[in-house]
Amino acid sequence: MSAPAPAPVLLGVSLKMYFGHHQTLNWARRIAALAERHPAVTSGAARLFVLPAFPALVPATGILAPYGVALGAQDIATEDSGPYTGEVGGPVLKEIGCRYAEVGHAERRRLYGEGDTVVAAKTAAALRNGLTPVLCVGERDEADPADAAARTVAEAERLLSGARGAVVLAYEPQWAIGAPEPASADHIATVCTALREWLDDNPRHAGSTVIYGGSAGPGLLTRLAGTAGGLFLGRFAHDPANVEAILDEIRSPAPAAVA
Ligand SMILES: O=C(CO)COP(=O)(O)O
Repeated sequence: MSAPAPAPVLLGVSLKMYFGHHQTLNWARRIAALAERHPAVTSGAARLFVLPAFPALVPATGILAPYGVALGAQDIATEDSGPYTGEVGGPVLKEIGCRYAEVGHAERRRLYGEGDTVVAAKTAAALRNGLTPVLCVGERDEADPADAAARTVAEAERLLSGARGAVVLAYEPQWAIGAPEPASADHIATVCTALREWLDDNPRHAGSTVIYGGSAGPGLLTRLAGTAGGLFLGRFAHDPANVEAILDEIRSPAPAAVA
């Protein structure tokens, strides 16, 4: 019997607030062209998702969805509808075709004062609306890998207590975001393996994936050698050539032998 096919590598991109609107759509067209022709994507070995700013979600879905690239929002309201000026709720995100909603990013925690209660409520809002939360976890200051793993698993446990459903756990050590280099492969492997083991012990979150973010770029997947389920990209995805280089690191399954 042949071994089961490995899970697809999940590559997410958050555009944060870097690009203008037309720049976002031009970038999306280049990513769509890449997804259409790259064997890692067409074979199903890699899955891509993109989180643009809210106004780009609808037009970017039109550009990317036909090539299997999923869309998501960078934030979600804790409530589904009502008097919440400036917020965007899960039902609307679902209605316009989002598959993901990011919650708990270090920038939202640091700059907008979001704490665990809000992050857990946003995670619950995503799940009850049929969206997969991209839940960011990770230590604030550089720590040794075992310590970082223990703290990050405890954080995931806290944020997901009472939640049920598949999530994307994005391990983003806060000190590695916006840095010249990602955390070391050893560090990432230790924490992502601990998160994976914790998820595997929690059937409530069957189907979940662990990815790494924080100055991730070409070469990192190879160094990680399968210890993370994928990457969550920021600046290094601005140049589509880097996304292509990362896809090149993902082995597509060999075509079936012809008898
Ligand atoms: O925060 C990140 C993804 O959400 C990572 O951003 P950078 O890769 O730019 O550090």
